[in-house]
Amino acid sequence: MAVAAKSITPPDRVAIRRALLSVSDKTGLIEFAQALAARGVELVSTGGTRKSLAEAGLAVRDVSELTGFPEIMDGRVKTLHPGVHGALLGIRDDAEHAQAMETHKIAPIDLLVVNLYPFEEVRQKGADWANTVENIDIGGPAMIRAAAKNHAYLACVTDPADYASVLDALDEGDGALSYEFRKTLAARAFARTATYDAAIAGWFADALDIQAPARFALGGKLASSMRYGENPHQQAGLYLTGEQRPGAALARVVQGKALSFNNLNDTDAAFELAAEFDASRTAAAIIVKHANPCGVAEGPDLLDAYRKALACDPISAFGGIVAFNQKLDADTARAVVEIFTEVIIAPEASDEALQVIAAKKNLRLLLTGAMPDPRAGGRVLRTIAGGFLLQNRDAQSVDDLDLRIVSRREPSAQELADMRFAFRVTKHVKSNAIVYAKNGATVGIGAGQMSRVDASRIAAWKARDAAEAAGLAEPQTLGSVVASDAFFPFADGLLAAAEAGATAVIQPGGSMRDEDVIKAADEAGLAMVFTGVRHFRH
Ligand SMILES: NC(=O)c1ncn([C@@H]2O[C@H](COP(=O)(O)O)[C@@H](O)[C@H]2O)c1NC=O
Repeated sequence: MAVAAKSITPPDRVAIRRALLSVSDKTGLIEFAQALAARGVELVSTGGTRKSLAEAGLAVRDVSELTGFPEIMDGRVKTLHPGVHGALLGIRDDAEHAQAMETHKIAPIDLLVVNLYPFEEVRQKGADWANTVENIDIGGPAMIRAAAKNHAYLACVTDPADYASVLDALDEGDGALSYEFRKTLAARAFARTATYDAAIAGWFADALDIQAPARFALGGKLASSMRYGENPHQQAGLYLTGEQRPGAALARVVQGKALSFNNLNDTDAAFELAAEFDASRTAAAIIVKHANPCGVAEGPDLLDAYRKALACDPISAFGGIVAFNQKLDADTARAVVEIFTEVIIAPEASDEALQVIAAKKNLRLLLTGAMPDPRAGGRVLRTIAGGFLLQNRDAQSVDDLDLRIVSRREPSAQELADMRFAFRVTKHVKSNAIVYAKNGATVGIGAGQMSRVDASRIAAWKARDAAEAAGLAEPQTLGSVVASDAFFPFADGLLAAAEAGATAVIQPGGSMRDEDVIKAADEAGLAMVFTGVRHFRH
């Protein structure tokens, strides 16, 4: 049953006379407390915070004076006391509450300043179980929730980044904080405890390998606001979850215009595909447009890979996002800046490459310091109306699959290498996805089609166009291999590939009509392998 509210009239202005400060992150604490003291605010504080303030010469009372109880159990219990919570939760203009405060000698607190034990940082560092658990703050969130609930009468600050605006508001209000401001701080406070608890719940779910938790919370901290979202009439921001996966969100932005929503989305798609190529074995270049690759290649070095990737679809590559899996060198950087490119992302860049790119002021360069592990787990989430879909990351690599040859003809070593390459790329192309590849480069990509046979035709058509533009006598699909992200339901898609000149096919298999498709492959003289694994991407 819901509890009933008392009728209260929140004062528009609350004069700030007493503040309780209890912070783990002591950034800006002394300056803030000095500024409060200078405005006549009485300071009350917990153990470590009090010590810092006293050492800075500030007059500060210990919270135990409010509770009449010492801090016990290594700080597990220091503010969990009616002397504190009554001061935070009491409805000032309610007779009963006022009476209770007087009876129990509870002095009101007007401003709560709390930031929490650094659970998120400790989790990121991978501390052991006991230390991670010990960094779950209990008293802090309890106080924040109490003060934020009672925003009608007090203000609650949970982030050192807000200290300056609190002081400004105090000055504007002549020592008082407005109701509107207190409400804004309360909203921030509950968002803080919610993201904190989301991190704790996430840690438990990961540690216990809970696959489909009964409840799932995702927390994020705003890292940057964008001018707009996917379209100019949408608002957007980038939020960091704490996941330490190298990539677009955590990269160092070396230079260039501010990243847009679409830039970040496309850069993520490009870099995740780049990570599929083991940097110790091969150099890879990826060009992405609208979250789909329009050219992918591997080679002995990045320049070779980039040139081959660009040749796949030079028209679409205009204004694209380029990702590399190795340190960017100057020659490759020179080749990239020859055409209009929105973003380059790479693990590192040489000094000379940085100079080359610096000449293009608007071009964004993102350096990640490392490549993400394509086999690492983790969850991916997509919202739908009324809910969200949660699943494990597609961490399957073609290198780990037992490829089954199902055709009469066995693929050659070159065909097999290209098939692996093409299937690797297909994983990162929107379904229905068809990828033609030859000599470690895509030569035709059909993405996001509603029918597989159309994806096959579009890929072949694009390859013909690219050949014509390059003045080649015949399209690169001749003698290529073709990969499909899911099985061919009918022989038609496969026959379209054979018509385009593909000599070998890699696909998951598993269709009711596999026999018909294998027969068609044999009749067309194609080599075909089944992966047993599908890579839908929507
Ligand atoms: N247990 C409690 O009663 C309690 N009350 C406040 N804290 C936290 O203790 C920290 C500050 O401690 P100190 O002032 O001793 O450095 C803050 O992060 C605050 O959120 C507590 N610690 C953990 O739960």
